Amino acid sequence: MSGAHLEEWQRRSFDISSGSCTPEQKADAYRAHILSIQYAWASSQLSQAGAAGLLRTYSERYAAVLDSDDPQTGLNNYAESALHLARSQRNLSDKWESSLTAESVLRIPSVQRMIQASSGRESFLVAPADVDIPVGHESRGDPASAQVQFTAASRAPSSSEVNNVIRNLTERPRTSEGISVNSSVVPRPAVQPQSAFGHSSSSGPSGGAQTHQSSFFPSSNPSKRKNFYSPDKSDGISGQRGGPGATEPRAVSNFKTAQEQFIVNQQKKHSYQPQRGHPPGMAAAMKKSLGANRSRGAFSKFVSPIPRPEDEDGSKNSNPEPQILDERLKNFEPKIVELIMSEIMDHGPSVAWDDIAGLEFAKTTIKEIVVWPMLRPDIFTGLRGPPKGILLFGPPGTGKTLIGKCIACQSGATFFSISASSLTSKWVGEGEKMVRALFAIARCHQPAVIFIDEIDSLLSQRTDGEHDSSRRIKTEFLVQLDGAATAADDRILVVGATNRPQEIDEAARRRLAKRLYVPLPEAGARRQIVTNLMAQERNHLRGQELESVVAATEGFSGADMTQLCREAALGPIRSIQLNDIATISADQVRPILYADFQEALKTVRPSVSAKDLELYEDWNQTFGCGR
Ligand SMILES: Nc1ncnc2c1ncn2[C@@H]1O[C@H](COP(=O)(O)OP(=O)(O)OP(=O)(O)O)[C@@H](O)[C@H]1O
Ligand SMILES: [Mg+2]
Repeated sequence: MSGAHLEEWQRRSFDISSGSCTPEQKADAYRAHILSIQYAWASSQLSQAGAAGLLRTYSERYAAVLDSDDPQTGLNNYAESALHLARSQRNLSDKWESSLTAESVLRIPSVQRMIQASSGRESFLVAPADVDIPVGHESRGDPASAQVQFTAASRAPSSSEVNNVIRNLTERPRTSEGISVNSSVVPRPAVQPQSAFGHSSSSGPSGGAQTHQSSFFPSSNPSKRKNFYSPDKSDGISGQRGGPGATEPRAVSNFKTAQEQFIVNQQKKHSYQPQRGHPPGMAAAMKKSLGANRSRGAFSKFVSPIPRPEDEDGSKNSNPEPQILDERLKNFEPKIVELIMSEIMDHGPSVAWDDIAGLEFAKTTIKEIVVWPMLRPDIFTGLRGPPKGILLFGPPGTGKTLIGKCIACQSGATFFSISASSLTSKWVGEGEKMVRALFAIARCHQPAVIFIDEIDSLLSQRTDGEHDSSRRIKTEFLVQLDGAATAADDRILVVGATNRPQEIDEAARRRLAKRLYVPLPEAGARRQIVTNLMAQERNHLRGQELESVVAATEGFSGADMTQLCREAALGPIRSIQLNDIATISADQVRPILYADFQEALKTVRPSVSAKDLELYEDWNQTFGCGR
């Protein structure tokens, strides 16, 4: 040894033996001695035998300071030393990282016992034997646990000491993978200053420091560490930490990241994969779950339980779709075209002009602008060209729908009868398509009359709060009306009927240029209605009596008149004795008498009030085309 070294050595030896030295100073001095011995041996200043002897001596003394039960002479900071050792490992080998966290370490039973002991102070609960600190699992017997052994010193550290150490231990730079331990990489003990003990271990684990090291990285059961993070697998995760995609579930906490849980689930799943040799019960269970767990990824196509039109079409391969011969209709959905053809094109019973009582002005006008131009399009050209839109308005039950039906029968035109309410409700979302298709089909079947009953519900004034679909239908309808009105060659007449003309949008009103008032039937019309209806039944209604009925029904609508006649016709039936009803022949039923009308008039009232009537007349004055 050099002179300087020798001097230093002597100074330390004096310090140690002076008696005023604290255990910490002693430990430092012995550690320095050991380093000096190592250095001297490495630089061949000491023989191997001499170095070994000195190392043994000072290691024992150093261990005595560290492990002494006596708080006066011993350092008694095994925990600090041990945990310092653990902390150092992180710096000395980046490959090792403890999975201890501030929370998890406090849950370790031995640590809890230490804290208890230090708070009590009077007794040390931990035996001065090795203390096992399982890392990663609280159960000692669990093969998944790795154990860290510390040699218990005589004094238990205070809880604040433990906490400080823990804090130091856990305050480490975290990698992107978080705190994790690679089980396959066991930190080498051959690091300074412990390298001296590591080296000396070849001569036997006699030194206390050696106990530290060897017990910290137990070599007795390496498989424990190996299995640490991979309890399900015999060889664990053997790859190096940090490899791409390496997954290292956290050992300490029960918390699992989504990815970790996914892996666990996958493993479970695969461990229950149906094998060929599975018992039938399990096979059945699997089959069952197959149906229930039919996987649908987030991006897989939604399969509606309701058959869609395409599906229906697909399943109807044997029943081909209706052939649409007209080229102009090829852009429309065949279903809609078929619907319009079957439901909207009117196939009802024929109505003659004479069946409509009264309403001469309306009938004449309609004949003029509808029927004749349809019959003689060559004459009705240019300025004589028929209007493309008619609005029939008037109180309910006055024959507007009847007129529509009559137009259909008498004009020889293809008649499309559509209720606006059905457009808006029946084909929700398809309304505007329907309107477009309707006009297209009508164009294909000219001359055509499109009769829209209750047109007010379709073309009522547009409001902000109205539903989008009805607004779209309305707009589409106005567009189509315009198209029909401007295409001079088209012989399409739109007839709208409403009993609420004041609600019709002004744009629609303009397009329905001929607005005809269909008023309540006058006396002549009422007489005709009664006559027409009575002609079908046996009656004894004399002329005078008929006039009395007509006079008594002022303000009745055509529908009310019909209702009155129906009621009167029930009179003879009501006069039959209840017992005879089952047996009486039709001839024996007595004819309808004036008395029956008088009786009926007691129950049938006019449905249109005088006030309502005023409104219609006002509107007729303002917008009507009547004289
Ligand atoms: N002028 C009329 N001539 C003969 N019958 C009529 C006449 N007006 C109404 N009726 C009778 O009343 C019934 C109802 O008539 P219609 O359906 O045409 O009334 P409307 O004007 O369309 O009523 P709403 O405005 O309520 O739709 C007809 O079936 C018919 O029996
Ligand atoms: Mg009607």
